[in-house]
Amino acid sequence: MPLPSNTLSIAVLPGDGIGTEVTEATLAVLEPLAKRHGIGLAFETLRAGAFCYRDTGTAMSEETFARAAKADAILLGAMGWPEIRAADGTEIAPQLDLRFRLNLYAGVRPFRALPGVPVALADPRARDIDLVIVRESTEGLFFSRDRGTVTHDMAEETLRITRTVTEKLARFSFGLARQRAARRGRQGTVTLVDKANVFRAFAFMRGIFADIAAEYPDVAHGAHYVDAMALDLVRRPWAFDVLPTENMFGDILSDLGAGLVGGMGFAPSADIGDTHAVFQPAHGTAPDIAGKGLANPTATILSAAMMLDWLAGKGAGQGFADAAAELDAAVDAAFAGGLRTPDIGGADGTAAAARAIAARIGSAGG
Ligand SMILES: NC(=O)c1ccc[n+]([C@@H]2O[C@H](COP(=O)([O-])OP(=O)(O)OC[C@H]3O[C@@H](n4cnc5c(N)ncnc54)[C@H](O)[C@@H]3O)[C@@H](O)[C@H]2O)c1
Ligand SMILES: CC(C)[C@H](C(=O)O)[C@@H](O)C(=O)O
Ligand SMILES: [Mg+2]
Repeated sequence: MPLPSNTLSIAVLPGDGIGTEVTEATLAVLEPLAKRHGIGLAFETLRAGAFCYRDTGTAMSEETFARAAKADAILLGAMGWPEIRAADGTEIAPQLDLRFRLNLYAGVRPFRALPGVPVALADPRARDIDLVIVRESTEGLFFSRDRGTVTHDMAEETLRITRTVTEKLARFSFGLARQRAARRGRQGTVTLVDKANVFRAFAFMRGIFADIAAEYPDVAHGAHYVDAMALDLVRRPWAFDVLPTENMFGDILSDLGAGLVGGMGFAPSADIGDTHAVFQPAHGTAPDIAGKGLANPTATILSAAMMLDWLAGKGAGQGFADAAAELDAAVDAAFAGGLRTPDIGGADGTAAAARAIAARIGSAGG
C-alpha cells in the first residue's frame, strides 16, 4: 500500500533494557492510530546505547546521529546500563549527545493523574495534579559532562547558565503556560525553580525570567527555591502549573513528579529545540524488570502523543493533532476501563497494555 502523501520520517532508537520493550509496544499502538487518521509515519529503527557501545565501541555512530537528525522527529526508548561504563567511570548516555548537539533546551515533562491510576497522596486533590516540569536540557550542571576535573584529592564540575538559552527557556515556558491556560480555561502560572538564595547563576536566571515575564502579562509568574519545591511537590502538587528549572534540578524533580502519579511508567517527556525534538519516557532501562515483559509502556505511548502534537505544530496537518488527542484519550480510556500494569499492582504486562490502549483507538473519542 502506498504511504499517505503527508508521510513523515520518524527515527526510532529503542536503546537498552526495557527501552526496546516499550518502544515495540508504542509502535504497535502508533500503526493502527496512523491508519485511522490517514497520517503517514515511516519508521527507521537505529541502534545506539550502552549495548551498542559494548558491541561496537561506539554508543551512537555519526551515521546514526546524522540519520536521526535528518528525520522529522526522533522517538527514543531508554539508554544506559549500570555495568557498562566508559573509562572515566560514567555511564554510556548518547541521549545526552542528542540533547546537546541538537540544542534541545526544553525538556518537557508533564505529570497528570490518569483515571483509575493510584496516586501517592491520600488527599483527594492529588487527582487534580496536572503540572509540567520544563527541564533545561543543554546546560546547567550537565554543561560539565566530559569537562569535570578529577585529581587524587579533588573533583570539580561547573554549572553554566547562559542568557540565550535562559531567554529561550523562559519564552518556551510562558508560551506553554499560555497554551495550557487556553485549554484548561484558567490562568496559567510559571514558577521558576532555582537556588537564587545562594548562587549568582540562579539570581541571573531569575532576572532573565522576570524580564521575559513582562512579555506575558496574562501569565502569572513566580519563583521557588528547589528545596522548598521538593517539599511543596509532596505537600500540594495540585497547586502548580509550569515549572521551568535547571537541568539537574529538573532531572531530580521529574522522578519525584513521576512518584506522585503512579511511577516512572507514567512519566512521558519531550526534549524540544527550535528545529528538532526527541520524544522518550523520563524513565531509564529498568534493569530490575528488563526482559520480563513487565514494563509499563504508557510513558512512551504518551511521549509519542507529544510527538504527534509537536509535528502538528510544525505544520504536519490536523490529522496529526487529531491523532495525538485520540492517543491521549485512548490511554485515559484504557486505564479508566480497568487496565492495570504491574507497577501499580496489576497483571497487564507490556504487550497487554499496548493491546488495551490500541483497542480504545476509534472508540475513545478524540
Ligand atoms: N532517558 C533515559 O534513557 C534514562 C533515564 C533514566 C535512567 N537511565 C538509565 O537507565 C538505567 C537504570 O536506571 P535507574 O534504575 O536509576 O532508573 P529507571 O527509571 O530505569 O528505574 C527506576 C525504577 O522505576 C521502575 N521503572 C522504570 N520504568 C518503568 C516502566 N516503564 N514500567 C515499570 N517500572 C518502571 C524500575 O523498575 C525501577 O524500579 C541506568 O543505566 C540509567 O543511567 C536512562
Ligand atoms: C540517564 C540520564 C543520562 C538521563 C539524564 O540525566 O538526563 C535521565 O536520568 C533522564 O532523566 O533523562
Ligand atoms: Mg532522570
